[in-house]
Amino acid sequence: MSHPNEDYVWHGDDNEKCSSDSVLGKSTLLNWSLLEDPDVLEDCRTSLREHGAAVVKNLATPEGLEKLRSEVLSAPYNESKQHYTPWQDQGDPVKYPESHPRNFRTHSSAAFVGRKTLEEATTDGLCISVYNETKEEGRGDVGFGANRLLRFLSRVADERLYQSEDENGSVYCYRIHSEHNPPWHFDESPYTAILYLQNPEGGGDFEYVPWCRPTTSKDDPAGHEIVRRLVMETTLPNPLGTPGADDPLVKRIPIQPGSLLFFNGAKSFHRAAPTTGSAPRVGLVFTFGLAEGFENSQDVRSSNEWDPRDSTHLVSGE
Ligand SMILES: O=C(O)CCC(=O)C(=O)O
Ligand SMILES: [Fe+2]
Repeated sequence: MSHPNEDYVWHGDDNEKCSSDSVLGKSTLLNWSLLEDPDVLEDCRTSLREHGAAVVKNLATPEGLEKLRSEVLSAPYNESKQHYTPWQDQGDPVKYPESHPRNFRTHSSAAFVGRKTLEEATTDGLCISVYNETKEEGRGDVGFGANRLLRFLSRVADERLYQSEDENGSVYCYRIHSEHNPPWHFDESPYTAILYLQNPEGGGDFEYVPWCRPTTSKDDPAGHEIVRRLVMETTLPNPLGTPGADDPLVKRIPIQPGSLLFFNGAKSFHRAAPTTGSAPRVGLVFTFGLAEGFENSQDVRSSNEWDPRDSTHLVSGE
């Protein structure tokens, strides 16, 4: 299938550009040099602005992809089944009537491996090492300057990003199985990057409405309108029987293992499309704030249940 956004996905020669990362160990998980390539940077900056999302293809090396994928698949995960609004809370019945989009709750389901489990229940902590990576010569130089992922994404966003300090929601694995109903939502964290690790047999595109909410306020009428249109009103039939999928406002990016997607999840309404087949869709999600010390609210934490140890539906890894 040809991809509607293909012209903004970077088409460079990955092998040529990763030749400098030849040391062994954690540094070989990703083709780090792609994040220092001016062409990749420029392409991503333009894509984010014009299309609401940027993709770095083949950011993980083939071995890195396999290592990250097996780390995530062997970790215990939490089957989270919740009933909440697209703002990831229980609504605001004080300000809005029950029938208002702000109070519209849906049943959602997905599976998570939270940060604490990725840190403490894995042998090598590879997933977490990608978020925290600092270039060898920059070690000891705390934060931004040495962290290549953070520096690259800040340049793409054109604002200084900070790592989230959320104990579980800062870095987590998102697993979607065919029986899950991944919800349309706004993120609370301003920016999100997702390194996809495994495709499902069918479905599972990243679906989004670029820059559809100018502010991050839950009272922003543009947010209410998009929820009314995509989640409340849509009853059009479609192959997966899910709301919103046929709306021309919705853009789709087919996911690709090893590629990194970056977008503003607080201003672009989005979801992982439902999947078919037995293989789960697996992504490693990294979140970023616009100031030091960003953490998710209690509402968002309870809506997601990222940590398998808080779970009543714990499933052990494969
Ligand atoms: O996996 C995806 O494509 C989207 C994940 C997402 O929206 C989230 O974790 O907040
Ligand atoms: Fe999200």
